[in-house]
Amino acid sequence: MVKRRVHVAAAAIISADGREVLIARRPSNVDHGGLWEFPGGKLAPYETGLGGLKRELHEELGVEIRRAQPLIRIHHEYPDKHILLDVWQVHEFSGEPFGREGQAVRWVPMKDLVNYPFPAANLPILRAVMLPTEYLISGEEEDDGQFDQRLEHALVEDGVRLVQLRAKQLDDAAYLARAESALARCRQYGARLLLNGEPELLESVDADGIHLTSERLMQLERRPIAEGKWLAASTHDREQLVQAGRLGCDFVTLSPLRTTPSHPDVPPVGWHDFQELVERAAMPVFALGGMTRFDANHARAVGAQGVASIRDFWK
Ligand SMILES: Nc1nc2c([nH]c(=O)n2[C@@H]2O[C@H](COP(=O)(O)OP(=O)(O)OP(=O)(O)O)[C@@H](O)[C@H]2O)c(=O)[nH]1
Ligand SMILES: [Mg+2]
Repeated sequence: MVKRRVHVAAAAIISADGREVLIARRPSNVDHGGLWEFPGGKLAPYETGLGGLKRELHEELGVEIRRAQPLIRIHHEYPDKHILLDVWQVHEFSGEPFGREGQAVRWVPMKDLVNYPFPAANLPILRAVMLPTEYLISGEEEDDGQFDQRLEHALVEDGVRLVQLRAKQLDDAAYLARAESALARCRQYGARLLLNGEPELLESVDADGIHLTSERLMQLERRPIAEGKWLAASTHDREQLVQAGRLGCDFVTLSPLRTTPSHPDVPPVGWHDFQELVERAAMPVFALGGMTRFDANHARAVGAQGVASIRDFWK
């Protein structure tokens, strides 16, 4: 049987305060009936993603999109069809959304999304909705005082909300001590902290997750931490992206986008190949390697979650 290919546009509509997202319940008599979804629907052959989405949101919710940005594209195999979900984050709209087709519609705090049953294809979308566009990787060289200052600056001045503690030069005890203090500071500002290293680190410090090196990623056979924690990994090619999908990584970095002073001999991936790799990835992907926050819009336009950077957020 040749599977049908279905191209669907869907919207993660974000509340004005940025804390809630709008979801709708699919009527019981349709495909995936009774499950929750991001409003949207099938594109007509002549429609673009955003054009079709505008029509769908008008039909289903009675709202007009004012400002939207690509969030994530997911290819998923259902038993009867191959589906491409082209998901947009809608930041501004006019009209008061209501279920024009009789469907239940609800604003839900981001952290509660995991309590709603969605179709199988939606897991990466939930992750993408919950993640920011910037991922700060901490710098290495500083003493504790300098480190605190820089982290504070990134959290307060740059509004960073996702941090990876990377400090290869510290021994285990010093790393854990720094992790404790970084965690306290991140909590203070509602930011998440991932530890770069072995999954067992979470037994000592109750951080939000682990970031695996690509080498460690390739050695593991199953997801090493519970679903409640974030699992991230560094990747550089298709094989590593596939392995990250197999392990159920919640998101990854893909690098180096550009040549960087820290890795002058590693050939860059470049935007063209990056876009191709990201299109088939099963989770949100941050572009890494010579990125600044000014690259975030372009990164989003080619399918990334956003940018990861050491230097740009670490001053
Ligand atoms: N809108 C939407 N569809 C999703 C999501 N996740 C997911 O797997 N799908 C699947 O994508 C397809 C979307 O079709 P739809 O039923 O919304 O299409 P539509 O609004 O054009 O309705 P119609 O075909 O009855 O006119 C369905 O098979 C649905 O189960 C999601 O989050 N939002
Ligand atoms: Mg629909």
